[in-house]
Amino acid sequence: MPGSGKSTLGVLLAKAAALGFVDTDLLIQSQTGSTLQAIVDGEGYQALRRIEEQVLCSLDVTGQVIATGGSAVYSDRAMRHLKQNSIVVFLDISLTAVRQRIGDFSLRGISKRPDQSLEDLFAERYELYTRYADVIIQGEHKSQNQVLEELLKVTAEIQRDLPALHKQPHS
Ligand SMILES: Nc1ncnc2c1ncn2[C@@H]1O[C@H](COP(=O)(O)OP(=O)(O)O)[C@@H](O)[C@H]1O
Ligand SMILES: O=C(O)C1=C[C@@H](OP(=O)(O)O)[C@@H](O)[C@H](O)C1
Ligand SMILES: [Mg+2]
Repeated sequence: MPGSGKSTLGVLLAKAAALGFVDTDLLIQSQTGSTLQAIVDGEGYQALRRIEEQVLCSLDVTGQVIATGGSAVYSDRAMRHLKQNSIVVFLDISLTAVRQRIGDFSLRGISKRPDQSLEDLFAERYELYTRYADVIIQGEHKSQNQVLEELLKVTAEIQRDLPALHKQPHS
């Protein structure tokens, strides 16, 4: 969910594990020249989901931590693409924590039906997040460092079991 720490912890994980980092929200912004909020306001939440799907499906990277937007799970095609050669982590926090962390969500470019409450959105997505997750990490009641430690353990296991994932291209 937004506020679960994908972007914050993603970059910390990349630094600590000597990996690269991609935030697909920033790719969307640089490719469209618009903020996420402007896309939702101008073209609607479904347009943002379509653009997000395109950006995710054209990702072709190795040795990177990828922070997606919270709405990535609405595209089965995108999630299957990600799962082809990466491990998908669900940072699980409660609705209460989401509310505390994101504050005024009307400014956050959240991809939801205009009539949908945050509570409904949370329930709809929870099923999708668990469906696509390879690993679920409880992201609440822990410091960022504690969550980072858990992410590093998962990363070390991936690098041990799937060394090809960690290989950087050499020229
Ligand atoms: N234990 C924690 N883990 C991750 N983020 C935390 C934690 N505690 C507080 N935060 C705050 O929650 C916010 C997470 O935001 P962000 O990383 O942008 O999430 P996302 O990319 O999932 O929307 C940040 O402001 C971060 O400082
Ligand atoms: O959950 C969502 O609907 C969204 C979350 C945002 O990313 P974060 O999850 O990084 O905040 C961003 O992709 C977009 O504004 C839509
Ligand atoms: Mg983010």
